[in-house]
Amino acid sequence: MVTIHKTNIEKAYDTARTKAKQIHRPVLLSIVEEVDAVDPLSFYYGGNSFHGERFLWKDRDHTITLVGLGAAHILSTDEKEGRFFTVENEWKRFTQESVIVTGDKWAGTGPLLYGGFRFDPLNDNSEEWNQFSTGTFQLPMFMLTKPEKTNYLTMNVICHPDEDERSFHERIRLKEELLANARKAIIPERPEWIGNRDVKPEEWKESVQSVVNRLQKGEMDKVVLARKCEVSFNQQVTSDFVLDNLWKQQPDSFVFSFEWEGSCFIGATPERLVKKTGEEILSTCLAGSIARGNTLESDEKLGEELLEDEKNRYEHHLVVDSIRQALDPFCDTLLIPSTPQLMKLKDIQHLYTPVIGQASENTSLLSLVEKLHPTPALGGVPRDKAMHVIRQEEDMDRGLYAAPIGWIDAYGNGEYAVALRSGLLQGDKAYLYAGCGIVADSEPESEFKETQMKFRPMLRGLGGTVHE
Ligand SMILES: C=C(O[C@@H]1C=C(C(=O)O)C=C[C@H]1O)C(=O)O
Repeated sequence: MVTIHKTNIEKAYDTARTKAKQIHRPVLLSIVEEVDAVDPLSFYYGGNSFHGERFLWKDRDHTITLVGLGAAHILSTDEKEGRFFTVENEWKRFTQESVIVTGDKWAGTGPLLYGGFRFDPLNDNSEEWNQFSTGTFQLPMFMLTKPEKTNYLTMNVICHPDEDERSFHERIRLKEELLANARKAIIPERPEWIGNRDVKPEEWKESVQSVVNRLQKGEMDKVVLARKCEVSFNQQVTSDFVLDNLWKQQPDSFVFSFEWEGSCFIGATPERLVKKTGEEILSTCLAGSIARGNTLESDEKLGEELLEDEKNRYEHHLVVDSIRQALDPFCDTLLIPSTPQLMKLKDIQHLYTPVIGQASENTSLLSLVEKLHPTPALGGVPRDKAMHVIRQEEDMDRGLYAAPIGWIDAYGNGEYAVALRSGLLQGDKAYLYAGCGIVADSEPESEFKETQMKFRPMLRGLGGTVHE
């Protein structure tokens, strides 16, 4: 990797082109500049000419927003085993040969890979998820990075050995156009909501009962079962208006979108899988749920009930244990509080234990993703057995739901969330997914109600009426 401190971009372009000629392979040129304040949603809408190749990411701590337009490069794998390492190695190789023009190695700027790993590479019941590989990622052509108040614009160009200079100048012109578009007020079009329906609700409750029976026999400790809900519209649904809603309605969640081959995976999840900045690691244990109350008093009462509920504490404890075991070998220090706290979201409250660690040298972000996914918050305990039961009992493919989605930059920083409270927009349909942890004393009817609560953020985000 060559990092050039802010310089003449023409000179950087020549450096990249010369290198491509020398190594007989295309070279990535990544140019980062600080720009005047840009509204991320306007940048996304204004990049509509890249419709189908856009993404947005906002973290739940409000420390970073990313918007990507266009795909300069695609990195995907269909491997079932070793997919995390394949992506990691390919990304390292690709960025090692790059030329980066920047003021500093700001996290989330320059070359950055955005995308996700499907929840279960062994599930071949593909349905609506056909176009996604077991790992599907893109390097954007243009990317806005907003860490708090600063605004950076990255332009990624793949320079071929026989590159024509005119296409480079065309890219620079396009970048200016995109920045100008972002200053125009665009109101996203809203399709008309036709209706929503639960997919096979009774079968799902039967599955919960059959898993409870097995848990009671001691076959396993916990299995997370998910189900699907389908929403219909009068015309094609685009991500623009859904993002606009989620952004306003879910300030304390990760808000994300990932347009890919005619579909868009989108959601607002409260759950971080892992974040790595330098050597600092953050992760989250999130499991155990209860409704929000209508008054402050009833809400606090429900919160107390959750904190003291044995079943929920047990579900939560399994997650904490497993995350500790996964991270411990990779950390010099690991801080996990001994009791959970409450995470209160618009529609639901959860038991929550934050995790902070200091990674030992040479620990990569994707190796942590590999160790953590799927945590018992989405899979179960023991992991392999639970995954097997999920394949048997869930009559669907989770695709990217409950899967790691996020980004990694060329310096090894990045963050992956667990893609909950999410759905796939496809044609005039949206497919939503929600699940819950099943333990030996779970009851199908109350688990069903819990999934109904978990559908709410997306139903509201899609413009549906949600009874508060
Ligand atoms: C599976 C979901 O949520 C997960 C399951 C939870 C639970 O069982 O209490 C809580 C938070 C998430 O870890 C979902 O939202 O679909």
